[in-house]
Amino acid sequence: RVSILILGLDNSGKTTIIAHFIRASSVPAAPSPTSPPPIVPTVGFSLEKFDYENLNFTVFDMSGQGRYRELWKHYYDDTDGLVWVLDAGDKERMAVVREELWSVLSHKALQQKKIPIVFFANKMDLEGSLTPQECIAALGLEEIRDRNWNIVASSAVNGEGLNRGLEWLAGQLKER
Ligand SMILES: Nc1nc2c(ncn2[C@@H]2O[C@H](COP(=O)(O)OP(=O)(O)OP(=O)(O)O)[C@@H](O)[C@H]2O)c(=O)[nH]1
Ligand SMILES: [Mg+2]
Repeated sequence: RVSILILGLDNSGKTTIIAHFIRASSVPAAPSPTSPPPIVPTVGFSLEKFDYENLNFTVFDMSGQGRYRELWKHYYDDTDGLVWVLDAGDKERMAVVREELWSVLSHKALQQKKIPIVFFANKMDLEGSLTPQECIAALGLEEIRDRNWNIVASSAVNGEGLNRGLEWLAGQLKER
């Protein structure tokens, strides 16, 4: 059993990524006549569960909207790993991401726990989206020296890169 927290700005793709892993871990149901409910902006947070590589994941899928970011810190204590989702197509807000990220990483509860963090440079399917290398530079990720981290380019709409990122995190969690 592991608990993870999924953070990042609104509209970056957090809920879409989690929906992918829930779908992948659930027993295929009989073909449904209705399409799955559309993914809408998260209000507050949503608690989700799925299995991956023999781990039982409990996920706090937080809303990234400005007015809800205050909630994030209440969940640091009980988390074993962080997933940070970047909208790699949203260059305008990289400065906001950088500010939020460093404020999260400097929080006391996270300073004490050297939990691993995986970044998804999401929306790689969009033309002109930043590469992982460009995200590293824009966010100053090379400054993260007190914990293991990784960054993976992904597309939550076609599933690319998602397994690679979660596999890395699962490996880290198993080592701990
Ligand atoms: N093109 C593209 N669109 C994506 C991708 N991932 C998510 N989206 C779209 O981006 C929008 C926001 O996705 P969400 O999963 O709701 O984003 P979120 O990070 O959960 O947003 P909040 O809950 O508001 O914090 C939706 O319209 C998704 O379909 C991606 O990899 N590529
Ligand atoms: Mg969401």
